[in-house]
Amino acid sequence: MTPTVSASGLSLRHGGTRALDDVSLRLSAGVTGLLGPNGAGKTTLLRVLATAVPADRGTFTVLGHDPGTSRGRQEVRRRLGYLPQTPGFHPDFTAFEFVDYVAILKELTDRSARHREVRRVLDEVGLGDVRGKRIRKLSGGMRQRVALAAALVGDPGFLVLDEPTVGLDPEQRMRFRELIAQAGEGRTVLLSTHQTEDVAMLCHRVVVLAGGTVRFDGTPAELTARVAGRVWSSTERDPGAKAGWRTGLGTFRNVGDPPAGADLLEPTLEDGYLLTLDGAGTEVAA
Ligand SMILES: Nc1ncnc2c1ncn2[C@@H]1O[C@H](COP(=O)(O)OP(=O)(O)OP(=O)(O)O)[C@@H](O)[C@H]1O
Repeated sequence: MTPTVSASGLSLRHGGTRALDDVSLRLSAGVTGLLGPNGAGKTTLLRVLATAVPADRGTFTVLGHDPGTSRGRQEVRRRLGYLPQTPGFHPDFTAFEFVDYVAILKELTDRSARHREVRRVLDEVGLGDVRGKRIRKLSGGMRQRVALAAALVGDPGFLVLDEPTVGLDPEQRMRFRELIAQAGEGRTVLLSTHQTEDVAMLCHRVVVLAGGTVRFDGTPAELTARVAGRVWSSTERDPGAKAGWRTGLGTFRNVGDPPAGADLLEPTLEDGYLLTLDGAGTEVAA
């Protein structure tokens, strides 16, 4: 598939921490999941790609534009939708006012065209009926949808979502998943998440980041297949397992290097992720 976003050798230090260390990526249309433990560098990578912060080293292009020049940066920002971890709502704004405010920042200067666009994106996330409600009166799931609507203003070709489903109940998460899948039709979406289930269900591609470096880059099926033969069941926690826990069935699910004759289980994407992280520190000192 033709890459829409290409990054090469991105590195960024925060004081003594190498938040990103030589990260190279190619993204294409559809939803790519970005998994990693706390402090892995996910938010830093998203902020760099969203041109919110410059990398110390490395280059990238978004939809053919290079943000290394001020003209290129402007072109990238015109094609970008960004849902940050903390969207920074003004709680007294209505949903409409907030999205309209973002639309003004995105240079939609014609008032009636802008208002049409605000109504369109609020309808798209299913909030057309509550657009006049104050944000503080909305549920957590609805607030996240307001933030998604704001990110969708102007129909961006590259959508960056930083842990959008965190704190949502299963029903809201499911609703949000539908919206992300819809958003990924024909555009490039980079979704940072701790939810391996979201990745298994939504993403055509997954990148695992730890300690600022890429530990895996491939399809969810490839991440799962990595641990074929490395997940097994036992009646006691296997001392040789890298991770092991008692399941609701009363047996233990072990992940690691099984003993001979072990009762092997079908691996999940989460098993693949856990073993990929095995031994990977979350932070790398400079
Ligand atoms: N503004 C900052 N100043 C100093 N250190 C920072 C700053 N932002 C991030 N870091 C450090 O950089 C590293 C990467 O952080 P980042 O927030 O990108 O990780 P993350 O994968 O998004 O984590 P989480 O899942 O917890 O959101 C961490 O060690 C973090 O403490």
